[in-house]
Amino acid sequence: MTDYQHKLEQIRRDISALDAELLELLAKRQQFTNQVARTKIDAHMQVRDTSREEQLLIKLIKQGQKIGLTPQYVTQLFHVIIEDSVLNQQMLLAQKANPDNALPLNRVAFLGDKGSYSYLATQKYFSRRPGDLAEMGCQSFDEIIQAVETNEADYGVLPIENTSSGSINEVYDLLQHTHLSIIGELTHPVEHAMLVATDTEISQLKTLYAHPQVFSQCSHFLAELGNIEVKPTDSTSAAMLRVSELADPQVAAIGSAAGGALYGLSPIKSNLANQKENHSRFIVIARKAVRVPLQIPAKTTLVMSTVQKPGALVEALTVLRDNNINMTKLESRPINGNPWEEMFYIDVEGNLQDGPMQKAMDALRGMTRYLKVLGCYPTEEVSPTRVAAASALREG
Ligand SMILES: O=C(O)C(=O)C[C@]1(C(=O)O)C=C[C@@H](O)C=C1
Repeated sequence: MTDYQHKLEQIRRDISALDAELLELLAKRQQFTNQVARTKIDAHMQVRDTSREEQLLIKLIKQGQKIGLTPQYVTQLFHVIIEDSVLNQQMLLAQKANPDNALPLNRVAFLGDKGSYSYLATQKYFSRRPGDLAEMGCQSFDEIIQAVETNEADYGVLPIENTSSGSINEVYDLLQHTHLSIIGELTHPVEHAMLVATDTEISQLKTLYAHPQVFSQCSHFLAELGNIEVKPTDSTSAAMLRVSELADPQVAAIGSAAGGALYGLSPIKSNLANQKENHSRFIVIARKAVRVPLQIPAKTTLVMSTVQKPGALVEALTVLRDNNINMTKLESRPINGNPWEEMFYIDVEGNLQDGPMQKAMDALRGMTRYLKVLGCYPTEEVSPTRVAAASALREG
């Protein structure tokens, strides 16, 4: 070993020791924030306290600057730490309100196989929850719903919308006819990469495997590629499996780098999607609805059809405004057998147990032809406190 190699090894040992200490400290922080959660349960306080987050960040940014850490770095780091803290606390409160949900084994149905985006979303959602995970890959959305309805699975994970390709109509249509409830949601980044099984370069590729939706989301990149044959597969995971079996320097799959790693594939080019911010929103369904404690942010999804008269939808939406309820999504779908009539799917920020929501639901029941609550569930999005960096810098 040369002197340089010896020195490098020594420094790397020191870095690894520090990283291990950092992890210990983060785990300790998590224990404290879990104590905070228990105190908040007893005191009936909201989990999120953005003014505390702001104070904390301002102080940390100043402290960081004194020891050579940039405000951007400190802010980014603590956004991740605080997001994790908020989500863990929310989960503790939700578990406390729904003790029967703490299963030793969560049987979860999702689309595709290991490595699909639905698989990664499933892993992410259940990683925070107690109990082991039994994965049930399914071939269709209908199969997922049936698995949960017939008690073959406890939960189903369904994609409902994507920032590039919009709403997934088939899922909306299935939700109309099921008695299952939405009990959770999550947003997962869909980061398409070119994945290969052997050492190769883009210029050598002749065949590309991917799901048709992926091809459409990456159409700009594919148009520039030129002479490559694109072969559609049933799922992203099927494309990955095919490429790993062929182990050919002339073939590649498009999918996530994390999913590809499960098939021994490596990314040779990333960020292939037309839109930089390519995210999918997933819902989690179960046979039994959950109760969301008032201390955590909730969303409610409704489906309704209005009476056939001018302005009926506007009147229904006015009820939400009058009760100060924010609507985050409105989607309409045709009603099977009733041409030109629509079913409206509405997501609102609000908890079914809350006064304004109850008032709004009573009013809506009186003015709609059909109204069903698809679910009231904890919101998993934690918007970061952004003002801190700017004000910390201003204060110097
Ligand atoms: O101090 C609190 O109240 C916490 O819940 C802890 C914490 C944090 O992780 O620092 C998390 C969420 C709150 O929004 C503020 C701060």
